[in-house]
Amino acid sequence: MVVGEVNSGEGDAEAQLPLVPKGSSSISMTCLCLTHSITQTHNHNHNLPHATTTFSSSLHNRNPLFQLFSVSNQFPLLSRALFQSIILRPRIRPFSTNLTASYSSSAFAQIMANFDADSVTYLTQRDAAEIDETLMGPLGFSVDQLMELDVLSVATSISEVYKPCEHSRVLTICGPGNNGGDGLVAARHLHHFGYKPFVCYPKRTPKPLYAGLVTQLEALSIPFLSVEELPSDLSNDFDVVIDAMFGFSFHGSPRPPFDDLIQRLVSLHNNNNQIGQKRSVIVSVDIPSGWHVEEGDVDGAKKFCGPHHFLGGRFVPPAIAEKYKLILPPYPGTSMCVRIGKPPQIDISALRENYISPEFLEEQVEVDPINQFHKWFDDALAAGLKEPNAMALSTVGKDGKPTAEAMLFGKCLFVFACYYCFALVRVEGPVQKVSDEESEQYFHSRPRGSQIGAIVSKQVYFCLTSNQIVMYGNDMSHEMVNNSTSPLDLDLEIWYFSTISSIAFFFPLFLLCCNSGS
Ligand SMILES: NC(=O)C1=CN([C@@H]2O[C@H](COP(=O)(O)OP(=O)(O)OC[C@H]3O[C@@H](n4cnc5c(N)ncnc54)[C@H](OP(=O)(O)O)[C@@H]3O)[C@@H](O)[C@H]2O)[C@@H](O)CC1
Repeated sequence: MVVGEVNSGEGDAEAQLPLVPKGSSSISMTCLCLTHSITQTHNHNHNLPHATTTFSSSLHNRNPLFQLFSVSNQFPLLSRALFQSIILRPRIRPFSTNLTASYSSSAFAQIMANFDADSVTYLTQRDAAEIDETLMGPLGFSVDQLMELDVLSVATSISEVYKPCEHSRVLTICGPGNNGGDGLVAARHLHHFGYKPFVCYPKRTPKPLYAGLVTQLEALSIPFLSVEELPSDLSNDFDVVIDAMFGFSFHGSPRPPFDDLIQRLVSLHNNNNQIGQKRSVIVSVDIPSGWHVEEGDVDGAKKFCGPHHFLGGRFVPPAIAEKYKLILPPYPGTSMCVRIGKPPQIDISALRENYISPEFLEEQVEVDPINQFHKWFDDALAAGLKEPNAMALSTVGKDGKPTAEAMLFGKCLFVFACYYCFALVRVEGPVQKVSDEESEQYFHSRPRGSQIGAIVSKQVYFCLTSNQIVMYGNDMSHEMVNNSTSPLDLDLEIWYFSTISSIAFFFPLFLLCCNSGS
């Protein structure tokens, strides 16, 4: 199972493919994953620069299907002949941060180090079909079982990348075959993960497996929408569109109503490329619908690059791995799938959280600050915050240098333990102000609310009341309407480390308890 994001291919003859290795020294993927459950998410702004291959296609951006995936191509089942020369500079990373103790990072590093980037070969469609037969024959698997296993990986990888709080509305477009069945299962899992799925399933299959999947969704009150009920611009109504129309059995040109549906995905992609337009992501299960499984988008350029690409198939039995000489990836912890390639680079300056909190007025403040603390702590617990007992302990040494450590507190704030399990990095060194231009640039890159917030929060030190703060904020927003405010006029400063005199990485493993005052 793979989730991949794709990026602009610009019609060149290059493909970037994290794929199935064969042989003694290559990247570890399973053919099974490729055959059954490659999921690809499209977010056209990102690159996956570490997985490249040459693909002997001189074809260019001619066909509408390519428009949909003009940003990439991805091939779950690759003919060895076509993809002999794949160069993978793989960095398979665990997609989950939930590394358990049972997972050895040194073993992972060892496996990664063993990759020979230049000699990756791949399974043929025939190999993959053979594996299917073995799984569902002598090895005793059933289609619905494989579907459940694969699609759990699809759903978990979607939820890893696109959190339900920001991408709740999910449209699953299901085709008539097993790929469509994957879509039905995905909708069910995503419902349980907190998403609001909608399903478009225009060509229903009467087989009991599919009828059962539909009944399960109906029992969860998941709406089924006809093609006619879908808006022409899907981006207004859906944050994620799961393309589960066709997988490896697609052939020829898409027939109605799927031709129209594929065109809507094309439009969605084109909208996504327009600046200022709301973006919806497309997630393809196995392959983008309309692609031939070995040839890809037959009239399109061959390029895959994107940061979200996951591989599933953790259930592959050793007999299969041995027979096909698969080097399976080190799956982290209990994860059913693993990220292939490097995650997207994040523009740190664009990270922002909209801090909307309940009102906090003077008259509501507890007289005893400890009680106030407990009240907030209870709220944090009730809100399900992760490790609300995390704290920073700052101390100043005899040399006057301050330090801060991340810790957990125990029964009360004054009993704390230094066994906080996340790494902590401490940087020391002289600081300097950034240039006026950089200051201006950064300040104006922030949303208006953040600009006002930065100015207002400076004033808080002068002990304004909450009403005064709000009024001040309003005044500021009027003042800043023409966007001419300069951070320099407001005495806001941005500093950077001119040199780093020391950098310390902490990974505390010991327990330290201190009592108040000691
Ligand atoms: N195999 C397994 O064990 C498992 C497979 N899994 C999943 O299943 C996927 C493969 O499933 P699949 O073989 O059912 O094929 P799939 O791609 O869904 O489409 C077949 C349907 O599409 C139709 N169709 C074809 N071309 C068309 C066109 N141009 N225009 C319109 N229709 C067209 C075709 O109709 P026909 O041409 O036969 O009339 C048929 O009805 C695989 O990629 C993976 O996602 C997992 O669930 C795990 C278990």
